[in-house]
Amino acid sequence: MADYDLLVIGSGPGGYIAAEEAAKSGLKTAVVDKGPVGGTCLNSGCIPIQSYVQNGRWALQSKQLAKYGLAQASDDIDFKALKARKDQVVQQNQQGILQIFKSNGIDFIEGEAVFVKDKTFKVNDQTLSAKNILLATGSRVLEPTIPGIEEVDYLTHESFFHMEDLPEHLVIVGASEHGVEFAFAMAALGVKVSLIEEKATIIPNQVKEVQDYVKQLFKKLSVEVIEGVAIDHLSSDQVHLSDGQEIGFDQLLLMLSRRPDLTMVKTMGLELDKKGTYLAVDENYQSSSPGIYGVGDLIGGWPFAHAASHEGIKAVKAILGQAEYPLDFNAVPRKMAVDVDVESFGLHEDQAKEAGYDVMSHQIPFMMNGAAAALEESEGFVNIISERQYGQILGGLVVGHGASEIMHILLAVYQCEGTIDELAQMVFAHPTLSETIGDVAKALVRKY
Ligand SMILES: Cc1cc2nc3c(=O)[nH]c(=O)nc-3n(C[C@H](O)[C@H](O)[C@H](O)COP(=O)(O)OP(=O)(O)OC[C@H]3O[C@@H](n4cnc5c(N)ncnc54)[C@H](O)[C@@H]3O)c2cc1C
Ligand SMILES: NC(=O)c1ccc[n+]([C@@H]2O[C@H](COP(=O)([O-])OP(=O)(O)OC[C@H]3O[C@@H](n4cnc5c(N)ncnc54)[C@H](O)[C@@H]3O)[C@@H](O)[C@H]2O)c1
Repeated sequence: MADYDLLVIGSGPGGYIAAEEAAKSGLKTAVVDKGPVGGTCLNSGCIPIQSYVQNGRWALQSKQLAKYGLAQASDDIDFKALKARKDQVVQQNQQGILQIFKSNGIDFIEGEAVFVKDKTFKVNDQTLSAKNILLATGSRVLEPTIPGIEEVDYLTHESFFHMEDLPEHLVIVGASEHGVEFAFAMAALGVKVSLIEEKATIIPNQVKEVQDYVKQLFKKLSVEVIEGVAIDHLSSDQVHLSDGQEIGFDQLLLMLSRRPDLTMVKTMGLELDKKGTYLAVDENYQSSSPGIYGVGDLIGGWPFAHAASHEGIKAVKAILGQAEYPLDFNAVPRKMAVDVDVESFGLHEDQAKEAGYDVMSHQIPFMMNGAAAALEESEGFVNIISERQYGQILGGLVVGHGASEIMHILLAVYQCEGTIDELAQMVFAHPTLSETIGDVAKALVRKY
């Protein structure tokens, strides 16, 4: 007889939320993890970088406050204290997850799950079997193939968070949203940062306005942005670029692509997606083997914690015989944090046109917003994309202070299949930043 109804491998946002859902629904559940509880998001992703971005924002704000005569700006940074705060935030969240396990009767087993056969795994010297398996093993940084890498004691987003002292000159290779967040967090504390991206522009998946916003910010923070140049090779303290430039560093941070480790999936004989990059699952998150499910970074889709968690819940619902619709790709919010938040969902204007919609798009800068002026937070804008026939909302982009919070107003209307007219009729309190959402909606209604 199986030991459990559900064995979850991986305690990241995909795994632990699924385990909670399963246990609350009466399934005897266990979670296995070989690393610290909470996975990438809690230990070396969303939470620690958010905490460091906040340090950067405080540093910039303290200079701003000093400008208005409210405080004394100081360039003295106690980085050990900032790291200690981050460690404390992480530990507090780890305790929270362990408490969820305890209060829901979930067994948590620390160790690497090694596939034995069928739905049986070995963890340390324990053999565990379950009626259902949920693989939530996430992704990891690809092994770099840059010539000379073996000579360099480089950092990844994991080892970066163990750093006790600020580097003098940090070179970051890879300028996706993540690379950009690390560059901001360090540059705002006064670290000299060089950011190298081999594609034509940094944050290649963002719209041009966001790319331009970040480039302008990095100019102010004296971040050296090097785009469209490949790395020829590395030496112990220099990056040698293909155009002959040599960039010295005392710390090198590689922010390259993350992909799932498919070793176990392959040993288990499970099918992969067409490109062979991710575990293939059906609309119920079930793999090619009945009773074995997969969620989160392991299966592709949006590589976000909230996507992993929702997929985990849906997989459990399927196990319970209460299958739901799969996650709506367009309803997953996407976040980047620099001095302000950059939050988006759904389609960009060009994507909406390509999809064949009669597109309306309107954008209003926060400069026009009274609350933003009073808060000295006039950076950024609200952009809403809708279609002309029914006023259906297709996407949104908010750049600005608190964007990651106020974006959820738009998302809620989208999720409830509300229209731009309904959004335009909503009463927003004054003075608030959210009023700009109402103003954009009114402008779109006038375009009908
Ligand atoms: C720098 C950075 C910043 C990010 N910022 C954000 C953000 O702001 N917002 C956001 O939503 N997302 C963010 N992400 C993405 C987010 O971290 C991931 O999408 C999310 O963690 C995926 O969850 P998961 O459960 O699929 O896997 P993970 O969180 O990676 O968890 C997988 C777990 O499985 C365990 N495991 C793997 N194999 C085994 C095995 N054989 N036995 C036992 N245990 C095993 C691992 O130890 C790990 O704990 C960020 C990522 C990075 C790298
Ligand atoms: N707000 C958002 O929309 C948001 C936030 C976070 C992540 N994401 C998305 O998540 C996905 C996954 O991101 P990821 O973290 O796996 O990484 P990724 O593949 O997007 O980023 C790695 C970056 O490093 C660059 N790079 C790789 N090798 C290089 C080299 N040798 N020299 C210089 N540059 C090099 C790549 O061109 C790329 O821009 C991406 O599609 C990203 O856009 C989106």
